[in-house]
Amino acid sequence: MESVPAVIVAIDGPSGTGKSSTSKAVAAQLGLSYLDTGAQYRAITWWMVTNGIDIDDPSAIADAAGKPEIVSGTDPERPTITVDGTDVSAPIRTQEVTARVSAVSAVPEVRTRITELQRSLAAAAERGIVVEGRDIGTTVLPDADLKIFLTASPEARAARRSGELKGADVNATREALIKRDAADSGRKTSPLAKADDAVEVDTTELTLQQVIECVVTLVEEKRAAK
Ligand SMILES: Nc1ncnc2c1ncn2[C@@H]1O[C@H](COP(=O)(O)OP(=O)(O)OP(=O)(O)O)[C@@H](O)[C@H]1O
Ligand SMILES: Nc1ccn([C@@H]2O[C@H](COP(=O)(O)O)[C@@H](O)[C@H]2O)c(=O)n1
Repeated sequence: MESVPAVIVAIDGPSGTGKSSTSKAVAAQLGLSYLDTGAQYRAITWWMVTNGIDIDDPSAIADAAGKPEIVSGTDPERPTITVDGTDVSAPIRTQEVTARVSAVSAVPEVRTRITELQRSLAAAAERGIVVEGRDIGTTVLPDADLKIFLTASPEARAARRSGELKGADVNATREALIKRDAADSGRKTSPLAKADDAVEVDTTELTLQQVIECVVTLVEEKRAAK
């Protein structure tokens, strides 16, 4: 097979803009690894909740941050996440974890720990990787070959999420998204932000397939220029 240069792609943006769906599809199409960094923050939050750590006490979270062993599988066709050997892919998606993840991920000791994991996974990806999150382009991989910042209106994001969570109220979903984005954007340590050199893609009026095609084209252009 012809060898192609490894490419590192950072995809950031607020909740529900399509980061996971886009990143997974782009990675699968281009033969790259894939990392869902939100799943890692959810996994450490799940561990804190399960082990009775007081989520309102940042120093208790900081003291415990080094304890759980979090392992992410980076195959885009079958991404996995375990904590101390337990598959947590389902429990990390519960409302209980979603409501607490911003508080846990704001603690600097948590971010240092998870950022180290992310950088080592990116360095180990031989063909390259698509890493999605909130601070990948600004903090985790500032030298990424391509940085994308996905956006969409709160209404579009809430409609997408409500379609996923059958029966969920669109207004309540919209308010919850806005609240989580405000917490993630407002924290002191590596907040949700667009890197200065990121390409912004507003997905409000685009289908998922159109977003995937747009990002695949941008990655291919970067690879061709390497
Ligand atoms: N352009 C699009 N048009 C319509 N639906 C979309 C689009 N992009 C993503 N979706 C759908 O929106 C939902 C949320 O997408 P996804 O989980 O990829 O977002 P996300 O940015 O990773 O969210 P989060 O940060 O909360 O994990 C999914 O059901 C997905 O299929
Ligand atoms: N790079 C990142 C990624 C995520 N977070 C935090 O995790 C939460 C869950 O993320 P999802 O993508 O699974 O919705 C998110 O709200 C952030 O609090 C982060 O801080 N940095």
